[in-house]
Amino acid sequence: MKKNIYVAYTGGTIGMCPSAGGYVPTPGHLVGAVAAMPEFHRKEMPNFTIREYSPLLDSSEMEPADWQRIAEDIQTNYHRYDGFIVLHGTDTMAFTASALSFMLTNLDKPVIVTGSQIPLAELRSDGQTNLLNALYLAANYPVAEVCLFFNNTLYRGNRCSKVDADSFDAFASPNYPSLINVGIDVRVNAGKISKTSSNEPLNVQPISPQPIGLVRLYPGIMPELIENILRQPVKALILQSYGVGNGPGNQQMLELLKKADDDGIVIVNTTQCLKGHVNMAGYVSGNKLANTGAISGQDMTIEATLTKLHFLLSQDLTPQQVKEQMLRNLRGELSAF
Ligand SMILES: NC(=O)C[C@H](N)C(=O)O
Repeated sequence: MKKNIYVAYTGGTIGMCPSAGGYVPTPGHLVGAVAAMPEFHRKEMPNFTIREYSPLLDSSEMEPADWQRIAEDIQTNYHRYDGFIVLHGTDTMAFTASALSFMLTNLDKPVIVTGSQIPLAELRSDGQTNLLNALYLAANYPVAEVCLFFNNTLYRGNRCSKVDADSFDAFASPNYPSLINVGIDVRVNAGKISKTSSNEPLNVQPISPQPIGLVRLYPGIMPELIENILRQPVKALILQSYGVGNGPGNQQMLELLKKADDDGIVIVNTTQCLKGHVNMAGYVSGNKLANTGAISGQDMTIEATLTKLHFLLSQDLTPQQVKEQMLRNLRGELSAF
């Protein structure tokens, strides 16, 4: 029996055409290009349906309402298909993959987010291999989680960041191994794949836009700047600190953070480093941040941290409950140390 895969086509370079102002999503273009490529219709390939969204978006336009729409689309079609592909621009692909991983509970079918760096219909496009392999994996290697496929690699979606603006090898999962590597053989990294078979129906946890501040520390950063970001209605602040979670011991800044924590603003200390995890106990300069009430972002990507905060702040939770959930591994987004 051939598998049936649902493709939610949201936009991105994969279906774009050149215009006077640069690449732009073009309705009908991708569907026509796929129909004209014989590889997609070989007998080894699954059946698939492409649902084109309107409007198609450059992913730099994506908002939480779009994450919600994609999640609900998957839920609506869940019982009719064996797997799901989300065709998406690369710019915010890691945010959407992370958001979907939190929003979709009791997932027991694959959801693979993919796209390309060069439009599918152009010479040397990476779109064909990305979409072809994503369809093939969704049908034959059903990983029951939200994944991201790019450059012959299947990643856990909430572990990814876009790390290269130019290369086909545009994504990395610095703190978690890839799930599958596609070469001459398809290499499944056994043990890394969660194959849950849940009897519970798929559930979509609604998500809404949340006022979240994001500050990257730099030498000489002024406390007034942080004070401004902490003004109402902010509910959480992500600090991108140095190394294992260190920051300057500026008393004014530490007092601002302490006051924000007392006021119920959730402060999450993440690292500017691409790889590794936060350990605020390592240095006095990290300890001072911990003493303000800031919690550790551990080894979460910035995309996972931000979308997890959206997910939790969209629920009826106290700041203390949000902190507890942030520290807990909900969907494989963080490692236990
Ligand atoms: N490669 C891409 O898809 C980039 C594009 N700007 C997007 O994110 O939609």
